[in-house]
Amino acid sequence: MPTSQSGRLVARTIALPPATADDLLALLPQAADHRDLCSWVRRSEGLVGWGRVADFDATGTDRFSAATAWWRTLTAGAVVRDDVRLPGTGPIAFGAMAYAAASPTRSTLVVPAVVVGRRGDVAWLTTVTQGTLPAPGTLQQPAPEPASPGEIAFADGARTAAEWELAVGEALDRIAGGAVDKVVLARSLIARAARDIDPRWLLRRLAARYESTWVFAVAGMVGATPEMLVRLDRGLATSRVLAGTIRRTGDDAHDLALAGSLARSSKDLEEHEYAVRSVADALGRHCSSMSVPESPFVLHLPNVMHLATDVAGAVDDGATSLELAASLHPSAAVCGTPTAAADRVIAELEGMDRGRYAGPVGWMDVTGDGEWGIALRSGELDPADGRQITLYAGCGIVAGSDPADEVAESDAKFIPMRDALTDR
Ligand SMILES: C=C(O[C@@H]1C=C(C(=O)O)C=C[C@H]1O)C(=O)O
Repeated sequence: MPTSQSGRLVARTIALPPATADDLLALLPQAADHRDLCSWVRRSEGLVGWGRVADFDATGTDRFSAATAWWRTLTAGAVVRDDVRLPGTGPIAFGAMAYAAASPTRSTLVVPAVVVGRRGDVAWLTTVTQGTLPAPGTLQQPAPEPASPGEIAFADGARTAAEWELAVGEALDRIAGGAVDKVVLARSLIARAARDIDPRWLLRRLAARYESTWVFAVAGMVGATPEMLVRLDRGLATSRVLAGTIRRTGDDAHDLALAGSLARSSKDLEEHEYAVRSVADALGRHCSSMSVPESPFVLHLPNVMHLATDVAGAVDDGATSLELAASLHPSAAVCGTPTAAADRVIAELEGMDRGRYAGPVGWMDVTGDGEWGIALRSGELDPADGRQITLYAGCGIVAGSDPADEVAESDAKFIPMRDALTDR
């Protein structure tokens, strides 16, 4: 249901000298409400936004279609003066969708009052109001530096590591019994800081270390995801599928050997193939032609390496990026195979609500172009307590998975957010 919407949306986009948007994250101002800061940044490109002109939230099976319908209605009557005309210019909505249809967590779309974007050598500033045409905005630089949240105490979330290891063992029994071929189980960690956690502190630190990820913040969901569920750019849809993981050791020569063994591991290749199939099948329903590489490459991140496949397709049914994300979610990279059975095992064994973890997170413009990643390597800031954040990490389980190894893999997936929070 719409939580705020009055008057027609009026937006104005002007070109900026590219140098003024070299460091997008540095432009984010200090916000009275941290949930008003939005980010979708990779290297020096992407979008940051602040202020809130309109927002929408929903729960349930219809959350994607309700969000799409709200955005269509809101933008149908919009007055847009756009000097730049690229994907991401004009008014945009950032969004973070709940993983599960049954989740009580609200999926959220936010239309910021100010957005700064950069794509290649082109930078822009969009100002949005409801009512009168805004004067072209100006950037206030530099924004005050974010402060450290101070000492952090970590506590177990829904399960201790030992309990979660048992749950992985139970998942292996379900696989052996034929209930599922693959299931992705997640666990949570609660971090409590001495002071309020400023998302800008996390975003900057994530971006500095994880430069091949998309560093995001939407309504309190913050992280650095390496996985692009779907990007729609003028009819071309692309998706980066990840599944199959090995931890890095820090020794480059050894890591290279590990990358080779990952690329040959039949367990990881099987786990990966399920994820690629689920994405290719779902995307294929919207596309006239598809490109699905036969074998994956190895994506190197500072904490882990993943098997990765970039899938592409030409969309021929007019679907928006959010509608494509709805079709692709949940992929076997975060759910399992077959989907419905894996989701039942997840609901039974995880003992928690995933909230917006592992759901689509990203942005969309008035044409429907946009980018939706999977909210991984992330955490949800507690809306009622600015000093608390819940972190999530999950692992794909297939026949042959080792529960103790999966605990270690989930620990490795917590590293980006743990390190971003602490002063290390
Ligand atoms: C579920 C997560 O990651 C997913 C699971 C992976 C795996 O099991 O190998 C790899 C990448 C992601 O698709 C997570 O980071 O929480």
